[in-house]
Amino acid sequence: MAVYTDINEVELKDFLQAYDAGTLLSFKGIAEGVENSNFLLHTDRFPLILTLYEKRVDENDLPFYLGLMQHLAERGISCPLPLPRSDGALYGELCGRPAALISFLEGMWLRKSEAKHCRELGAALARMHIAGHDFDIRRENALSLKGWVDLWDKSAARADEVQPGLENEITDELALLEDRWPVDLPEGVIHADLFPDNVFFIGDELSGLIDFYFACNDFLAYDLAICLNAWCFEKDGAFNVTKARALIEGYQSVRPLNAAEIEALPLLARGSALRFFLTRLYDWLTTPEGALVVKKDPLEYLRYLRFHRSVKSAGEYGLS
Ligand SMILES: Nc1ncnc2c1ncn2[C@@H]1O[C@H](COP(=O)(O)OP(=O)(O)OP(=O)(O)O)[C@@H](O)[C@H]1O
Ligand SMILES: N[C@@H](CCO)C(=O)O
Repeated sequence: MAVYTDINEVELKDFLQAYDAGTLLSFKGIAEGVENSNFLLHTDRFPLILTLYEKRVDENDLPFYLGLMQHLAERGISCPLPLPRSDGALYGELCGRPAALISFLEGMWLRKSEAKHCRELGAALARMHIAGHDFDIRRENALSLKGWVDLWDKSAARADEVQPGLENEITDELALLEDRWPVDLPEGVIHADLFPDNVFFIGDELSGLIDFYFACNDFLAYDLAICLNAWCFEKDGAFNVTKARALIEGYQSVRPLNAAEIEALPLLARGSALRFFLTRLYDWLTTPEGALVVKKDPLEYLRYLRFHRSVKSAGEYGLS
């Protein structure tokens, strides 16, 4: 459940006065998501999503996230468009939180995806990468190597509570990734959290991408590696090479990978698996019992990490 901050009608109507959004008819909290508080609003003009930014979103980053959505939407990427306030600002404050209104996107996320959806996803990801190339605000990836080390420093001492032997295994993995992490792959704006629940479909057609609150500048192929993990493992933990091939082919149909990106893919997939393992582990160890949010399983990503460790080349992801 992701409504950390509750709002009432009086506060909301007051907040809406700064916008040209019509008269509020109804609003309700959205249960999905784990990071921010989201509400669906209906006015007499249009439906809107209201987001109150919670702990992981730094207010200084909001011009990047909201400006990026505006930039991408203007270039034909189907993603939420922030509604500006009458003073031109893209966000305001509600209940002591930074808060923004963004357009409502039609569609649903897929509970069960197939290879054809992965192909669409790959193409949409590549289109997003291309559309982002002239976005002029930069945001370093706070959840790359340095961020991983910081998270690990906070979790390592208790990691063996989750699975015996983890402390040594992850310490070694981090050392290896620090040693071998690529330095010169093509970079640009990446989504960095393009999980199935952030991709909407209408029927089999991809209708939009949401949740740009981890977006940053990093290696473009790292975004693809994040999708390999989030989309290409089955519930029983098996890697689905057909989905992986479709994802990568879809991507390459729009933006071909260069040889260095292809070679780096297994390592990038390890890094991506470690990144989600570490944020999940940290949340697992620090979220109080009884909190309303559903904690995500860090061990799922440990299994993905171990899989990629055994991969010798990107050919094992279906690349010919
Ligand atoms: N622009 C939008 N149009 C339609 N629905 C939306 C939109 N933005 C968010 N939602 C709804 O709100 C839910 C949560 O949104 P979002 O994924 O941005 O939240 P979050 O807390 O940042 O979650 P996450 O755990 O994925 O980081 C989505 O699954 C979707 O149902
Ligand atoms: N997509 C993330 C959570 C939200 O950022 C995960 O599955 O760990």
